[in-house]
Amino acid sequence: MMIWEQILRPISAIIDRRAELQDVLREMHEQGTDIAFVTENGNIVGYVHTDSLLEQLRDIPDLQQPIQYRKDILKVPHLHPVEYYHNISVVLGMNTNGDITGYSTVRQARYQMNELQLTHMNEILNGAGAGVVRTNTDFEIEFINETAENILGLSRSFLINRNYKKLLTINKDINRVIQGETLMSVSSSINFKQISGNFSPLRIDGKVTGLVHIFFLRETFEEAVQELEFVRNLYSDLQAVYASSHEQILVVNPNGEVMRVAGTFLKEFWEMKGPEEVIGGNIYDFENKGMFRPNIVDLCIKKKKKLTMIQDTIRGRKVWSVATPVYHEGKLEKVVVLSRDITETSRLREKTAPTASEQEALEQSMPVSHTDKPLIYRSRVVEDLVDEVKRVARVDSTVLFTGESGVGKEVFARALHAASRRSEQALIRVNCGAIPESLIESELFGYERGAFTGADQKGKPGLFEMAHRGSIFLDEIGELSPNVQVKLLRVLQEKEIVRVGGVHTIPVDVRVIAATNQNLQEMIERGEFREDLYYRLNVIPIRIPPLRERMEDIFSLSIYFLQQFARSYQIEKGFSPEALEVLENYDWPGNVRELQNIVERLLVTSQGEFIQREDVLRVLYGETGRRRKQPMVFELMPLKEAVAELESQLIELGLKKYGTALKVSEALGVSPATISRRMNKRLR
Ligand SMILES: Nc1ncnc2c1ncn2[C@@H]1O[C@H](COP(=O)(O)OP(=O)(O)OP(=O)(O)O)[C@@H](O)[C@H]1O
Repeated sequence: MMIWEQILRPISAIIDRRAELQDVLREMHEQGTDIAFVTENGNIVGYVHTDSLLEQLRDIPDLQQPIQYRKDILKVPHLHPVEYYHNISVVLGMNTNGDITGYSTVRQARYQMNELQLTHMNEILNGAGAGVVRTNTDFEIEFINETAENILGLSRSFLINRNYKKLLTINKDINRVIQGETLMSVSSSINFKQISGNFSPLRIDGKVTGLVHIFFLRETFEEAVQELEFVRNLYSDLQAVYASSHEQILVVNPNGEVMRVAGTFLKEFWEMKGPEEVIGGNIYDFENKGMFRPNIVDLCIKKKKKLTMIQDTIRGRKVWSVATPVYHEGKLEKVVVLSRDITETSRLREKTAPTASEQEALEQSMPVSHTDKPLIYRSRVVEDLVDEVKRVARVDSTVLFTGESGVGKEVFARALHAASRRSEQALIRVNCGAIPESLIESELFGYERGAFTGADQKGKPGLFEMAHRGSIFLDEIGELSPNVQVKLLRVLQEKEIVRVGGVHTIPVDVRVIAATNQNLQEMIERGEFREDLYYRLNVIPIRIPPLRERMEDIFSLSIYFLQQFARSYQIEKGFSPEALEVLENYDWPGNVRELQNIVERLLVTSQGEFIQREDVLRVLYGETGRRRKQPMVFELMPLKEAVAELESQLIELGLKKYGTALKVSEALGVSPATISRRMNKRLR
């Protein structure tokens, strides 16, 4: 913006209103000015300009005539912006005291404004690094800016009036520009400088009067393009990473408006087809429609901190979410929410809670955990297994679950029972390895009154009888002695039992589910397991894969266990995404049971509201983690003996520390059956 003060000129010639023409001419001549101001009683009342003087001189006989002066004059505060007024040719500037500080003709003002604008325009173009050349229709250079001089390495004085067409090396016909065409992104060179830019016709009053070439040095231009390309690639890479992640990334502004949705679009969360329907919508409206609960964005904004929680969706899904507020210069800019669907995709979960009768039977049976054990998973492999279990649940065939220790065979067995028509009846779990051999037969099949010394006088039904109409889960089936194997085979074939010491057969309607982490076929080869029994059990074999073969489950299981433990310890804590990442990438040799133990330890030992990556690293790999002290051996002994010795020392240590075999088994990462078997061996 330009103000009057910047362009005012000093007043040099002043004459009285009564002065004659000759006085005016003399004064103007002496002051070397083309304008004289006319005063009356000290006030400026008009002006005389050389143009008007000449007109006056043309019509008068001599110079002793009174002057004729013009009055189209206006006083303005000299700090005001320059503007034009109707019917005014001269402006007088005045300061705050009302004193006249100078004058300007409107014509001069216009000229100076144009000059200033041109200077600004030039500054802008120079600042933008753009070279500008203007030519007339004969391609003679009329204007060149500073940047063009620098880019081309040629001075303005050299270039002005030269033929631009002759200087340029270009494979486009620039005559087309003079005919009115614009040529965009044209590469050319001058003085060995590679440039790239646009040629546009220059039009004045609709007529082409020349051309304007706006250009950049090509390498600068290419650098910029490359940078753009880089960002574009980065963006598409990120999109690809997001798309292949299991997470939905939601960006919401502080008003609750959804700005972006990336990664996996959780349809079950929104009940909408695609992200387009969500973007631009308001998170509070979605909440009001009941799409999810609670509104983590709202809570994050209110609490001004990172939050993690499980959200329930309109479709009954469970979604784990972390909301992080993002600040810019102290002001909340957005909230980024990372979400993952952690719902186990089957309805088995609801059904796996033990029924009243099952609970009762369980309490009577051998050491079993009475807790509800839902089947948590996200992986495709387990999803397929669950489908298989559901199909198999419809028939009564015997199922043999195999898989490493701690993979969840028992959880699957429970799910199978719960999905079967027998779910209202008992599921009796028998840990074949945990019952002393002398007792297993009577435990399984019961005994008659007086069957053996110490036996209950009334006799007692066995676990098979208790499982009548329900299911029996024979865990660690490989631990059965050959004697009991024969008896079991008979039950499977005849569907009846004979109590120990009894003679009558008792029919039982039981669905048999067995499990083992041993290789039964190898046991058959070694003569430790009956082949005929194996075929009876192996009607429907289902292998439960170890966690390392279904890493997608780790996430959901970790969240689930944390929730469970948090409830029982009454500690509120969440996982940071980085912590979960470490858990997901760990090779879990002890499978789900080990993961469960680690999560418990993390909850109890970590500080702060979130379990951080460092906590997980410490627990998994640190001093207190897996890298335990190596056992020391000081003398040579047969390997078998050494192993047995180490085992029994470990068990002893464990028993001292925990007291129960169940807890020791967890600490040592083996099944309780293994512990009791070893204990029995030592007692023998
Ligand atoms: N999919 C799962 N969802 C929830 N919890 C699970 C799952 N799989 C395993 N667990 C938990 O992990 C622990 C070990 O599982 P489970 O006892 O079923 O394994 P297993 O294969 O029968 O082990 P073992 O061979 O040692 O008897 C249990 O506490 C169980 O509740």
